[in-house]
Parts: sequence; C-alpha cells; structure tokens
Amino acid sequence: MTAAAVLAGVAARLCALGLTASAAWLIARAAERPDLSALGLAIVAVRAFASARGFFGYLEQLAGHDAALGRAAGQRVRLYRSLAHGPVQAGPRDGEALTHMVSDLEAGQDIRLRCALPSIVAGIAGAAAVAFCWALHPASGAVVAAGTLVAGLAVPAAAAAAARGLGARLAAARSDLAVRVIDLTDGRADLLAFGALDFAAAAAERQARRLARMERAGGAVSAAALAAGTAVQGLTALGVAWAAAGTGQVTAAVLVLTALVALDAVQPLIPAAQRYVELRPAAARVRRLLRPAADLPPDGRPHRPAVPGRVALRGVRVRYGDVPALDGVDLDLSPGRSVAVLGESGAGKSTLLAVLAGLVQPSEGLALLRPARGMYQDAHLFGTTVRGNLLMARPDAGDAELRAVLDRVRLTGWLDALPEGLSTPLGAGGQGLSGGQGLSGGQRQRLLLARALLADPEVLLLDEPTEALDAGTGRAVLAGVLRARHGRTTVVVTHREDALDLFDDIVIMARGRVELHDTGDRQPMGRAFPSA
Ligand SMILES: Nc1ncnc2c1ncn2[C@@H]1O[C@H](COP(=O)(O)OP(=O)(O)OP(=O)(O)O)[C@@H](O)[C@H]1O
Repeated sequence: MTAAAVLAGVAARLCALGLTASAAWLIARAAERPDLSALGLAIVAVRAFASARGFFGYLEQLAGHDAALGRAAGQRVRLYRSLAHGPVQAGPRDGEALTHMVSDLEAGQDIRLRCALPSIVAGIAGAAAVAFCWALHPASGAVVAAGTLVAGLAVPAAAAAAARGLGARLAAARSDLAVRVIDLTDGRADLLAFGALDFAAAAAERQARRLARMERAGGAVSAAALAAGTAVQGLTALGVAWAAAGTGQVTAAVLVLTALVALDAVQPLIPAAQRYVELRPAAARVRRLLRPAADLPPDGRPHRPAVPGRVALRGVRVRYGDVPALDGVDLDLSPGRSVAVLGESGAGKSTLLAVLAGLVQPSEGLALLRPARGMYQDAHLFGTTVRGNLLMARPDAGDAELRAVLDRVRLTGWLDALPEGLSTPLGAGGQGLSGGQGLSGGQRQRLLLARALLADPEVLLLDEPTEALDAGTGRAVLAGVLRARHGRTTVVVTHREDALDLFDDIVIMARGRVELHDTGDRQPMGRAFPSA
C-alpha cells in the first residue's frame, strides 16, 4: 500500500473531522447571535474542509487503486511466467483452475484496497479524533477512546470470528456444490446411462438450498455487526454529551459531533475484518504459488546450490498423510546425463520429479540440487498463438529457432498445415475453444515438449512426455529431445521400455525407493547413440 494513498486517506478523514467540528462550532456559536465577523473564520474553515475532503478522497481512491492494480498486474505476470516454465504441481493445470488463480489474485488486490488501506486510515483518523477530543476535554476524550476501541477493535474482531466459522463452512458448501454441478454437466452421459441423473440433480438442488440458507445467515451476521457498530456510535455520543455537560453549549456540541465522526471513521473496520477473513485463504494460495521454488528448502535446511546439473538425494522421504510416496530415496545423477525413471504405477516417480523441481518438500532427508524445470503431462497451453505459447519459455527466440525446436519434436508437418503457421491462435488450453485451433493429445504433448526444450534449463524434468504418441513417433521424438539436450541433465519418467537404450542412466523405482540405478558404462548420449 503506498504512503500516498494512506496520507490522502488520513487527510480526507481529518478534513471530515475538521468539517464536523467547525460546522458544529459554527451552528452552536451562531445560536448565540454573535457579531458576524466572529464567525468568518469558521465559515471559511467549513468551506475549506468540505472541498479538501472531496479532493483528498479522490486522491486516496486514485493512489490506492493505482498501487493495488499495479501490484496485481505484476503478480499476474509472475503467475503466467511460473506456469510457462513448467506447470507447478500445486498450481493451475487447466483453464478452469487458471481462472480460479486469477480470481485469487483479485482477492489479494481486494485485501489491499478494502482491508489494509481502510484499516490503516481508520486507525490513524480514529487516534487523531480521540486526541482532538482529549485536548478539548479529557473526560470526553476518554469516552471517545473507549467507544473507538470497542467499535474499531472489539466489534470487528467479533465479526471476523463469526465470519471465520461461517466462511469455512460456506467455502466447503460452495465447493461441494461446484463439484456436483461439474458432475452433472461433465458426467451427464454416464449419469443418464446408469439412470442416476435425477438422483444427482436432486442432491445438487438440496445442496444449493443449503448454501442459500448459509448465505442468508452470513448476511444476518454482517447486518448484526454493522448494527452493533452503530449502537456503539450512538452510546458513545450519549456518553460524551453526559461527560461534556458542564463544558458549555458550544464545546459540548463540538465534542458530541466529533465523537460521532470519530466513530464513523472506524466503522469501515467491521466489513474490512469480515472481508479479510474471507479473502485471506485466497491470498495465501497466491503467495504459495508465487514463492520461488528455491525458497522451499528441503528438510527445512538452507538450500545448498549444487554443481549445475548435478542432482543428489539422500534419504529423501515424502509423505502424503500416512502413505509414504518416497521412502528414503538416495540418488546421484552426474551433470549432463539423460536418465530414464521407470516403475509401476504409484512407485513414486512423479513425486521424485516434484522433489527435483523443488515443488514438494521432503519430510526427511536432504536434496542437493538447484530446483529444475519440469514438463508434466498436464502442463497448460495458453489461449494465444503457437508462437506466443513458445515464446513464454524464451521471449527472445526468433521464428527460425521456434521452427527448429518444433522440428525436434516432429511437429513440422503439423505447423506447415496450420492456416497461419506460428501465428495460428490456439484455443484456451489447446482445446480449440474461443475459435482457436484444437490439438490432438499427441500434438499438445509435443508442443509442450518443444516449449520445455526451448527453455533449456540446467536440469529438465519430463513426466511421460511421449505417452500420447505411437511407439515409433514416441521413440523418434524422445531421440530428438535427448539429442537436443546433449550435455544437459534430463530426467524422464517413462513407461516405454522400448526406448531405454536412448538413455545414459536407468533408475527403477518400487514402493517409493530406488530399486536399481544403472549408469551403463557412463558413456553420455545413451546406449543407442554412437559415443561421438
Ligand atoms: N497429491 C497426493 N495426495 C495424496 N497421495 C498422493 C499424492 N500424489 C501421490 N500420492 C501417492 O503417492 C504415491 C506415489 O505417487 P506418484 O504419483 O509419485 O507415483 P507414480 O510412480 O508417478 O505413479 P504413476 O506411474 O501412476 O503416475 C502413490 O501411492 C500415490 O497414491
């Protein structure tokens, strides 16, 4: 939050305070029918405060929105970059998840605009109002201070506590309803086939009604909190009127009206606290996603940079709940090797890649590596052109380079058949939506592979990069990729036993452990390549 927005906000509230105090003084004093010249300064003050309040209010909006939107735009760019450089496992994997992520980013922007800024401004303006009343009449100042603390701290805290419990239940109910609706739409054919459509629709409707009831309850809690804030404001004004009874008509009027404005200044803290509770989980998700992988030291120890391209794991354990996905993995990969990782389903291959990518923290053990970049089967293709999708990996690549990398993955024929070549738009997720070009599973996989190759990381992680291809094409693509990666560490999870001769090392996993690590004769460029 910028200092300019805070300063403008505080200035606007102080002007509101000054306006009320000077107007109250003016009215009360005018009732005593003094000489007009005695009121001149107050008249000017009322006008000045009224104009300045609007000006500073506008400035606060401008500076606050500028800062929040600027930050959100920066975060969006970082989010898209993190997606382009290999899909983060904990992050979005398709268009729908990406939409969620973008709305999470907007939640962060809302926290700054609707929670942080109003809270800082309200805190400072409330303190200034208390100080002003205290200076005029300490006893009244004490009443205003007590009222401000109750309305600005106690009521928002209670409102936030109520919102927290309800918010968690609301989120669970919303997500339950969303799952049911997706089941009804995506799974409609199966539900019809099994005669379960009516049952599923009725269950979704019941859930929708439950959600509506909970939302009404949430509305009632918010209304009650606002009513409590207003009640505290009224009681404080009454308390000040009682305390200031002996101070004279003019001072008492100024104190009572200032008390009302002081409490007005802290009222926004009530919705701000409730909103914060609602938005906080989304902001935490964004923080986790945007945190660089290097910030995730394995085993809580500081991350030690290894020799570029070298990978060393010692006793690495990863648990999902009670199930160990990796159960004491020791692995040494020399720089520049191509490594095939094999194993039965559930053996821990993908988890191993996630550890190498720095995306999953081992619960025990040590990983000495620089987090590598990965390409997983479900990486995201953006709703932009073929060129745009590739340039995310290397923005300065020229068209010739893009063609060459597409040739590596055997997509030249596909590219030549596209209506606008590299400038052909792909639909969101490569699904051909929004009028974009659709892709087959194999084309999509190879395009993602081309993008990963273009990024040219020290260590490249590929999770079943050719599973959607026929055996012949798969082998040819894999050979092209490994040639392109010659001298750079490449770890490939694969089920293709027919292509193992292309690799330098073969790692076989079983039940979360490395059962075999065959380094061949340690000749680079795989067993099938000439040892040139
Ligand atoms: N996000 C998760 N939550 C809970 N358990 C998980 C999660 N990811 C993996 N596991 C469990 O960890 C174990 C290893 O999973 P992993 O995906 O690493 O296996 P894999 O060898 O890649 O399997 P596959 O070849 O089927 O992709 C499995 O028992 C799996 O059920």
